[in-house]
Amino acid sequence: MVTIQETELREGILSAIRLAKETVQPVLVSEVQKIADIDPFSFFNAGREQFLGERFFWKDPDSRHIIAGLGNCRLIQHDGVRGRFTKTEKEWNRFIETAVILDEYKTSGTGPLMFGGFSFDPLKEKTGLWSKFSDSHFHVPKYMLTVAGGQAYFTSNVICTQHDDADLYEKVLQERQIILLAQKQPVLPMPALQEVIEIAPEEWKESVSELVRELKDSPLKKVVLARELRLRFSKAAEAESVLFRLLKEQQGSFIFAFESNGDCFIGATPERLVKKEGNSVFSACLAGSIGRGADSDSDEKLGRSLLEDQKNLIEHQYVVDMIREAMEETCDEVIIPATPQLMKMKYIQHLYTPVIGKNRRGTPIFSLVDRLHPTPALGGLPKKLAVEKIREMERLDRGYYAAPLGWLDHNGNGEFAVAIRSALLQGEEASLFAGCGIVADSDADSEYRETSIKFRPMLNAFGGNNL
Ligand SMILES: C=C(O[C@@H]1C=C(C(=O)O)C=C[C@H]1O)C(=O)O
Ligand SMILES: [Mg+2]
Repeated sequence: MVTIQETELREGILSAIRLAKETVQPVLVSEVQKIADIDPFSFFNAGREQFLGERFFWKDPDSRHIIAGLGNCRLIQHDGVRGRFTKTEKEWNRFIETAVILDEYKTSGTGPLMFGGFSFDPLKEKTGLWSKFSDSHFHVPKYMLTVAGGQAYFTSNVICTQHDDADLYEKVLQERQIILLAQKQPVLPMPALQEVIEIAPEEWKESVSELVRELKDSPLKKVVLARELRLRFSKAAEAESVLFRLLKEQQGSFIFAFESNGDCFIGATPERLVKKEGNSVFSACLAGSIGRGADSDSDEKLGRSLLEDQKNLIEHQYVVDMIREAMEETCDEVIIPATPQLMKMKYIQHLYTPVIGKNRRGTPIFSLVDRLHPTPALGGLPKKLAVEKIREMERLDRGYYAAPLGWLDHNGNGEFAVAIRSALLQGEEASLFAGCGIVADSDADSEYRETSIKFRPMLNAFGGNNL
């Protein structure tokens, strides 16, 4: 059993209610407590009954932060393109400005925190597929479990209004007790996968060939084109069944699930967009791909050939150059190795160059997200022309695929991944997405095969066979 000791929560709530009455504004109380280890997946899973549709899960590749959130105490969302990063940031800052924070540990990823992201391209015509997600969409959870540095922390976020009284404290205690005592739930098996529909594969290859012709004589150097698989199950699939498999099979990835209004965006991406911890900023260049070998010899051979392949090195270098430029605008020191290394995932290996910077004082993570997104790994080069090309050429409504997804805490620390190797789960159906960087030297058939490999992690997690 997990128990939470003595609490200052009651006092915090009473003072927040007084402040709410004075200011006629809701006031957040956030309390952080250390607790005995709870498994974050079980916490997410046990939250199904009370909080289905209002949950999120996050794990980075090194498990430095595993965060699971239940319930929404505040939704911060904006539609449209104009200033969505700054609008979100301002609203968040206003929200936490008056917050009463009871936290003696001051660990990043605990206390007031919002989880969510930004759609890939708010100017792309919408199809309805992503109707449950706004162009900028963040949740502040009611209850949150954070495992950081191997220690578990439990955050309770309570909104106090001018109409509340001391009863609110009792209500929170009761609700919290139910959550913490919730029994481990069995993970249901995935329902049978009845159909896998490849959306317009021939047209996709034609688009690639057309684009390649264009790239040979154009200021455009690289454009990432993506495609979609639509899956149909025998009955509604549960996010935790998919999440369970991803946690087992994709340990070296960022693993995320983000529920909104009945749908769930879920995935296992190897790609960091940006992480900020104090003054340190981390990003990653990931582009250039090849499959894994059947044995270690052939795998090494494939890896070596990727490290020497001109087409892939060029595809990669575009990303390095752009990220360097964006980082240098906001960082005093930027360290980037001269040559890429290999990042090996279960089904694929990539060219990878890590990036570290010392943040110039006061640059918030959203300015970095704004500058970096989309990098040429997901958009292309030059950025604006490439995004316009994607908007014009791609049949897909990317929504949150390939977009920044992650968290920001009240001290300005946070991390955003690039949400690739991902799927939108909608009850009995799901859409999977995969794309690849098209350069002047690309070949439509081999790019097609590359996307097929990139579907595999999610297809497997959904119980499908390989294409
Ligand atoms: C676009 C995707 O992956 C991106 C494209 C890559 C490539 O073309 O080599 C490699 C890694 C990712 O940055 C995807 O997985 O959907
Ligand atoms: Mg590629």
